[in-house]
Amino acid sequence: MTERLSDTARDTILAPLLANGWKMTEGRDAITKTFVFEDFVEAFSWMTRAAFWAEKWNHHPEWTNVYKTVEVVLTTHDVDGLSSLDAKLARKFDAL
Ligand SMILES: C[C@H](O)[C@H](O)[C@H]1CNC2=NC(N)=NC(=O)C2=N1
Repeated sequence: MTERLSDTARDTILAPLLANGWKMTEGRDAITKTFVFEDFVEAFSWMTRAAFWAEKWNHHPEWTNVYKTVEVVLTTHDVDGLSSLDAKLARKFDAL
C-alpha cells in the first residue's frame, strides 16, 4: 500500500529533485517542474516516452503542454499527497 512520504523521507527523497528543477506545488502536497524543449514535436515525443513509463508503473502525471513547454505536476491521488511513486516517476522524467 502506497503511503504519504514521512517528513524524514521528504528530506532525503525530495532534496535531489528540488535541486534539479522540481519545486513544491503551491497549495498542494505535490511537486512541479516545467520542461522546455526545442519544439512541439520534441515536447510531444518526450510526453509519449514519459506516458509509457507512467502506464508501466501505473502512476500518472498531471501535465499541460503548450507548444514546446510541458508543465508536470506529480502527486499520488490515492493518498492525497506525495509518495515514493512521485519521486520515482520524477527521477525517470528527468532521465528521459
Ligand atoms: C486504479 C488505478 O490503479 C489508480 O487510480 C492509480 C492510477 N494512477 C495514479 N496516478 C497518480 N498520480 N496517483 C494515483 O493515486 C494513481 N492511482
